Amino acid sequence: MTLIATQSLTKTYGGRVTALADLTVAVEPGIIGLVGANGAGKSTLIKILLGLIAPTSGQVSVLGIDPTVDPAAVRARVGYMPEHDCLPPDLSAAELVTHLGRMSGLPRTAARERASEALRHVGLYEERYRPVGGYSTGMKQRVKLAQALVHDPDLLLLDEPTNGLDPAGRDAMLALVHRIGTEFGISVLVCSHLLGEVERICDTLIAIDGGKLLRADHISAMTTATDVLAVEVSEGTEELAARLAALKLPVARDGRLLLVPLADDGTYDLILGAVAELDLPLHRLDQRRHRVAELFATRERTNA
Ligand SMILES: Nc1ncnc2c1ncn2[C@@H]1O[C@H](COP(=O)(O)OP(=O)(O)OP(=O)(O)O)[C@@H](O)[C@H]1O
Repeated sequence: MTLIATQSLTKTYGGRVTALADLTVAVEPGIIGLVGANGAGKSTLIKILLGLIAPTSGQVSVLGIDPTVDPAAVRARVGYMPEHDCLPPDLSAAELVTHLGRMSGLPRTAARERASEALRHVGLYEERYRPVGGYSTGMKQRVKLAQALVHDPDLLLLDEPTNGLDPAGRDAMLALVHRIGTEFGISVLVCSHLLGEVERICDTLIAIDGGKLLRADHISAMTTATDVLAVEVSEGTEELAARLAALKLPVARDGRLLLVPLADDGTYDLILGAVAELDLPLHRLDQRRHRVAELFATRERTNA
């Protein structure tokens, strides 16, 4: 089943600003990263997928439903975590998430139970009766995630979920999003201007720039293997570099990594032999893969 499909989707604001331009994309269920710089059109796309705003032209479908025709049916099956924070400070997380569960159509008792469960999933079970106004930024982000989960959706749309978090908070949020996508069987579209972040947790990536599609593909297809071997030893990097150079292997350095062009299978043997001879602790020996960012950089240079 196609999770999200758009066909020539275009959105202009006031006839002047083009936020999305002729965007055609189709993605399967899973964890999908939607990346693009600030102003690329990510939030506009999310709002169209939710049926909050109408496209200027083109078609869109979410879980097989057209949000321009039946936005309520889409919102019954989709959870949304907005980018900005508008949480009432005097309510507890339990009250707020229960209330939003009621607004999604859950009966009173079910809403209370589901709210507790959602708050437990995001790690706020203990603090759920404290007023949200006293929460840290990371906790507020998790309340927003819990309210998106409360009605047991099939798809989550998360707009910049790591916004305002410190590095440890970002890692924790990304791990949580990954767990939701893998263990709970809920598809997730996670929106970010940080490619490196979403690359870590997504199966599929949609990259947009200036409202246009740059690329949509499985991460694995974007990170094809290169013909360079990366070698890392826990200690003795200098010694190994010298030994490999003596074996006439052209060695380059990238931090702690030694990079050696892969001529044939013999290259592996030469490296393993040198490591064994010097009795060094081998940490890593593998074929280097392209990083997604490199592909976009190449493409930008090509287009320039
Ligand atoms: N209501 C609006 N009226 C006019 N222009 C708008 C409106 N909403 C968004 N835009 C413009 O549309 C373009 C795309 O904005 P959008 O918010 O979708 O991008 P984004 O990728 O989500 O960026 P950000 O991460 O900064 O939110 C931007 O140029 C923005 O200024």
